[in-house]
Amino acid sequence: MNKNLLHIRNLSIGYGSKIVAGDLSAIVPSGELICLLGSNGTGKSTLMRSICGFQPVLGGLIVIDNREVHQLNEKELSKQIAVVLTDRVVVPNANVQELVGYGRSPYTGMLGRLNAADKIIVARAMEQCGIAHKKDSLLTSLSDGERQKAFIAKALAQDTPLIILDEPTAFLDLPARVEIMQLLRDIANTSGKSILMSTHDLDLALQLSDRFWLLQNGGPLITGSPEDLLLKNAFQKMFQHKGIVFDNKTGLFKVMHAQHSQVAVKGHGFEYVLLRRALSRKGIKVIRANSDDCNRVEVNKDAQKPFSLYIGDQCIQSEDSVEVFVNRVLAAKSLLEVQSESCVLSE
Ligand SMILES: Nc1ncnc2c1ncn2[C@@H]1O[C@H](COP(=O)(O)OP(=O)(O)OP(=O)(O)O)[C@@H](O)[C@H]1O
Repeated sequence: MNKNLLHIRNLSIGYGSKIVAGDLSAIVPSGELICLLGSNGTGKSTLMRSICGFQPVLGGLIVIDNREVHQLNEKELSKQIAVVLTDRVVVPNANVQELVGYGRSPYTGMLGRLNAADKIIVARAMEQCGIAHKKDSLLTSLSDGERQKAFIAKALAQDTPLIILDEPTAFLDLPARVEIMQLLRDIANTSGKSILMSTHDLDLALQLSDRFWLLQNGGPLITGSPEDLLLKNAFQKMFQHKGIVFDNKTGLFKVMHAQHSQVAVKGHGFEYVLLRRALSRKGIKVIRANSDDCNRVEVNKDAQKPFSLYIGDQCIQSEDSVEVFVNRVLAAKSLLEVQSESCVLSE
């Protein structure tokens, strides 16, 4: 069992007399990647800023390495926690190597000169983050993903037991989001550092994080491994809104489609699933065809045109495109439909 690097107990966070969230208790074990999730405005950034010592807490405790965070001075804190913020921080005229070098500032003298050991740490951090080939590039010339890697390398060079990142995947496309999450996963695995990051990428967090902190509106935090929270239906409860359902088995959200009519369909396989999906998006529920259904759709995956429409037991149309076939079904809907109102989940 990893030792606990940080814990928060009965924490209240907010601004002045306004409590954003209270009754927050959680742990950060060493060497874990922890994802903080919650709806917009629940206070994720406020919580992270509070843990970093950037703003006062309204009650409770934050303890890192057996010391209360708000009793540490700036230099002591910078040796415990490295922070990567959401905002596109502008560091004018700095190249990647200089930025990562700033990560060494808690250890360098007044002039910020890097010694040989610092330079090795900076080079290693750039290497680990896959940004060494851009070491001489200005930050302003980098893509969002490359810039994020440079800031993570700076945090790594700071050599703290805890790295905190506020939405590090916010501006990135899917491959870059996966790459950054995998990089953070790799850092936690190989360096033993703990990483606490906020994110809205539930699907990636479910696959890559060791632990969730789920921030409820007003508090408390629900914490645990992804699998234990799935067992407890924690995500369903948290994200359940009208028309959206979280599927525990797949870890995906599904959208409710209102169904106004139905059609009998015979068939199976991938083609059947795709047709059912397209029909349900158009408000048509698919029911299994019985042997006495003269008006029906048949899906034959081995046929050149897999989708066929039968009216009065006569095949009146065959198509190989789902889109074209669904339009045919819609045109013939009055012949096929049995009126019924219901809802199904998207596939
Ligand atoms: N400087 C501030 N002064 C007063 N209230 C603030 C301040 N900053 C944020 N808030 C309020 O605190 C609440 C939580 O904001 P916060 O940015 O922490 O939420 P969040 O969970 O990070 O949101 P998001 O997912 O949208 O980034 C919001 O109601 C916000 O309006």
